[in-house]
Amino acid sequence: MIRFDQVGLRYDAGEEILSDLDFEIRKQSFQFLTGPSGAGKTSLLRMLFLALKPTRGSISMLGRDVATLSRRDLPSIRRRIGVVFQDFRLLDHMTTFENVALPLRVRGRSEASYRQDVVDLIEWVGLGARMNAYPATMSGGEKQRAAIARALIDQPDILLADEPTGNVDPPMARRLLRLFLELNRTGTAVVIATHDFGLMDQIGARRLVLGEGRLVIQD
Ligand SMILES: Nc1ncnc2c1ncn2[C@@H]1O[C@H](COP(=O)(O)OP(=O)(O)OP(=O)(O)O)[C@@H](O)[C@H]1O
Repeated sequence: MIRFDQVGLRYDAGEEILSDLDFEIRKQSFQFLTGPSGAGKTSLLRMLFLALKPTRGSISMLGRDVATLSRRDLPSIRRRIGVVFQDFRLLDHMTTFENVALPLRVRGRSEASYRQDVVDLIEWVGLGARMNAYPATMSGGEKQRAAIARALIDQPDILLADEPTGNVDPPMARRLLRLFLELNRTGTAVVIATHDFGLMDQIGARRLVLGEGRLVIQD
């Protein structure tokens, strides 16, 4: 569903920070993206989310060559990609329910049409009791789960998560991992960027390992 061919990335006139990336994210697959700090995980995630174009090579996303996409094409493709950012990006003046419902609201859906789906998803991530809480009153793990629910509400084909266990203790990290595995079982491809070897060692998933600008795949 996503294919990188000989992709390179440089910022401005600098050196390439990523070179010769050749890999595929398959439908319904599960993988970790890892590598030392500064190796380019966030940059690679930004290319996967179409927030950054490669400076060399090509990316094909859901059957389309990214280089040929116009601005108008982006929203419909992005809607099929859920993203959980490192810093959550929840809106402070909105409750959990409102934050999770936001992607549907901005698409013009009426609250009556999505209310139950939003409630069900918030319960599924274990935040039923925090439905009407504001981010300022929530713990890191709760905010993390609200951000995950928001990324999932539009039923994306692929979920990208940047250090989703960076702000939580080990039991919560295990709980989040179970959530991602469960999501994957229901058909969503999952890419988790992480430094956390404890997390990766819990399951034998594919690893995309970045280092010195190159990608090595451990199947
Ligand atoms: N907007 C930018 N302009 C110039 N250089 C950048 C920009 N964003 C990132 N870089 C550089 O690209 C390299 C990779 O950064 P990136 O944030 O992708 O790494 P990372 O693996 O996600 O790091 P970390 O694990 O510390 O978050 C770094 O050398 C960084 O300084």
